Amino acid sequence: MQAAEPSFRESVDLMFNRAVALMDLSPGLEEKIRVCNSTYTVRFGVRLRGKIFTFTGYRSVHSEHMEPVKGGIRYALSVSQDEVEALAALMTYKCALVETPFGGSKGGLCIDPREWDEHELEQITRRFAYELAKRDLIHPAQNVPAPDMGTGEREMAWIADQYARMNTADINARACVTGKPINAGGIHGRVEATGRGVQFALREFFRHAEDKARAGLSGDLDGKRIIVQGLGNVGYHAAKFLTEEDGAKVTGVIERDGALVNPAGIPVEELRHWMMKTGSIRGFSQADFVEDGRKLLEEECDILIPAAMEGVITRENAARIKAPLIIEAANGPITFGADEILRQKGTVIVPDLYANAGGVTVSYFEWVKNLSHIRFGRMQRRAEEARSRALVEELERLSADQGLGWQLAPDFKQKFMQGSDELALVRSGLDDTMRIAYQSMREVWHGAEGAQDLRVAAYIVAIRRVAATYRSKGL
Ligand SMILES: NC(=O)c1ccc[n+]([C@@H]2O[C@H](COP(=O)([O-])OP(=O)(O)OC[C@H]3O[C@@H](n4cnc5c(N)ncnc54)[C@H](O)[C@@H]3O)[C@@H](O)[C@H]2O)c1
Repeated sequence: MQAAEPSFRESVDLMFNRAVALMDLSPGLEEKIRVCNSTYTVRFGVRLRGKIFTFTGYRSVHSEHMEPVKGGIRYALSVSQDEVEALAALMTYKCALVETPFGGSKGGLCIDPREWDEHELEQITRRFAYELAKRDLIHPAQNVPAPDMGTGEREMAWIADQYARMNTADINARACVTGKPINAGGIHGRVEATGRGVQFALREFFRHAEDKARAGLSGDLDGKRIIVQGLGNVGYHAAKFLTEEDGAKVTGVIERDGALVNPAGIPVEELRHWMMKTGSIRGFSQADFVEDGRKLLEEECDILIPAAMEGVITRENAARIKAPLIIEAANGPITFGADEILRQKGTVIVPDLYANAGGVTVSYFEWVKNLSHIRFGRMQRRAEEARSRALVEELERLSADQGLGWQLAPDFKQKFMQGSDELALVRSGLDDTMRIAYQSMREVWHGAEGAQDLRVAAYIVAIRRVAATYRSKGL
């Protein structure tokens, strides 16, 4: 009989243990880094539909080696202490890997958001935010949430507003949460940041022939067959960018209510519109519907992108997974047991702490923007514009002085003199971050440490950095 599958938090700890076995950490420090510092559980009542409903929520703080701590707030019925603690730990390692100066945290509310209308969700969210903010579990300098499964810009705007109402004298109130709409202090490019990061991660992977060869792949992303699970914020944006900009083909989409298959490629944008209109993937005319969605995880493809939730690839189905490359857009989609089976099969896994770090990276830019009270890159843009204007003027003066008659086409002149806008800066900052983090992970993967896979390499890089911060604090 097979041993029981470890819980999500146990899985993360086991992955951590694999990495520290290859490291030389001082006694005690290993345990200090691994454990979750605290988890706050709250139960609160909200009067709705003529009666009182009691909701249970959590905010877990895994590591405060850097503050504020950072991590999303999830709305789902699966939310539990174990889940938020696992997700908070992943946040610690993720932030260290992409060098965003945050500790790790995560929150969640046990709720199916589809069961409540917008007004009810606002009341519930504001009350939850109040409960967390009054204990500094939402705070620009201490704990900064962001969107996750089941939440988005709308919920973040309510949280920001609730915090601001409770802290009217806090000039940095907007920095208490990221992932806000632009008009509430958000940043261009945050909504799609996690999916964009998945695209940049894959592009970086495909730049290295040796890495591709380990997965038995070659060439670039053009024409590669992708199966994606979860066409929500992360899955949709990743699938959209990879098909529209890299020429990949989405041959399968797995959702809650089944799956869609089309070997010729599923039009992602049209499917998303269909889902928004009908609330389901059923009835979409440009692909075949399959009732048992999970079976599609096992279909032939080049790249599998689990982008829905944790624990979908387990000891039970791991041996049947055919994809040579899996990129964990979701947090923890592969259990520890499944990870072992896949490693033995030679499947290459781009781990969650790297693959979905685009969200926290751009959240960092948003937080910095809020604290600096200036549009991201505004000073840089002004400087760029002034420099190019001076160049154009110099060129025109030279031309006039020497009677050369040079004239810049007005269109070119205008483009040349325009500095980069916020979105362009966010995108290049994200691209840079994903490239640098991949390099640091890759060096360990191919280095002398004996890291057999990208996950253990990612953990080693992250743990080294967290350990260095603790050491510099005297621990
Ligand atoms: N939103 C972010 O910025 C962000 C950042 C980092 C990591 N993540 C991780 O990415 C994953 C998805 O988050 P999201 O923000 O895209 O959530 P989301 O709520 O926007 O989308 C999730 C999608 O998955 C689908 N889904 C849910 N359960 C499913 C199941 N059992 N089978 C198939 N499909 C299912 C939902 O219908 C939905 O379309 C989570 O693991 C989250 O922690 C999100």
